[in-house]
Amino acid sequence: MDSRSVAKHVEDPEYVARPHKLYTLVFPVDTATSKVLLGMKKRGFGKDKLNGFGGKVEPHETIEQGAVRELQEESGLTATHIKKIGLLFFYFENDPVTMEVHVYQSDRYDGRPMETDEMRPEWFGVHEMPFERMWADDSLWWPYALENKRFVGRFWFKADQVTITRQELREVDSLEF
Ligand SMILES: Nc1nc2c([nH]c(=O)n2[C@H]2C[C@H](O)[C@@H](COP(=O)(O)OP(=O)(O)OP(=O)(O)O)O2)c(=O)[nH]1
Repeated sequence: MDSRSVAKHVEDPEYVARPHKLYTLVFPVDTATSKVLLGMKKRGFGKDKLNGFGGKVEPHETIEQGAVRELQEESGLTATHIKKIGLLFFYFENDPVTMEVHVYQSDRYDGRPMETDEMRPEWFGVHEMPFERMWADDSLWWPYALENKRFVGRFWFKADQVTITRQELREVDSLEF
């Protein structure tokens, strides 16, 4: 088990024992206009979906460092402040590895969004999210983010990466373990 994983604090023992791979996901927010920056993923896992910016946490870095790095690489923005808003666990049918995704918002960053090899960025109103073009779970937990609530979600997907067969989602007081 990766020592940076927080699975043991939030999952039941049966799932804690599974291998966990750590990921980040950052949503840059423009508080003045109430818009959030999403990127259209141009390749790889989640291709053609709109999402925040993130990816795998490298072995040598903290989760937060990974979040800032992936945001920079994929959007061109350099976050000067990020805050953790949620924790998501994804289980895919026929895949023994749990995806443990640490979700952040950033309302302070330098630079301007730019298209990269991986993402085409676009601003959306925080109340007008294009959920039909996003991962199926996003419409379920985004309301927590809007209300400034911290959340933990667990979602079981079919291999089609679209169908959710089981879900758990709850507000938590803190994401510091
Ligand atoms: N909003 C949302 N994001 C998700 C879901 N599932 C899921 O993996 N993600 C995010 C977490 C990561 O930010 C991203 C997957 O990481 P990735 O495969 O792009 O990682 P990477 O950039 O390191 O990969 P690579 O192409 O460079 O090898 O997708 C989901 O259901 N909803």
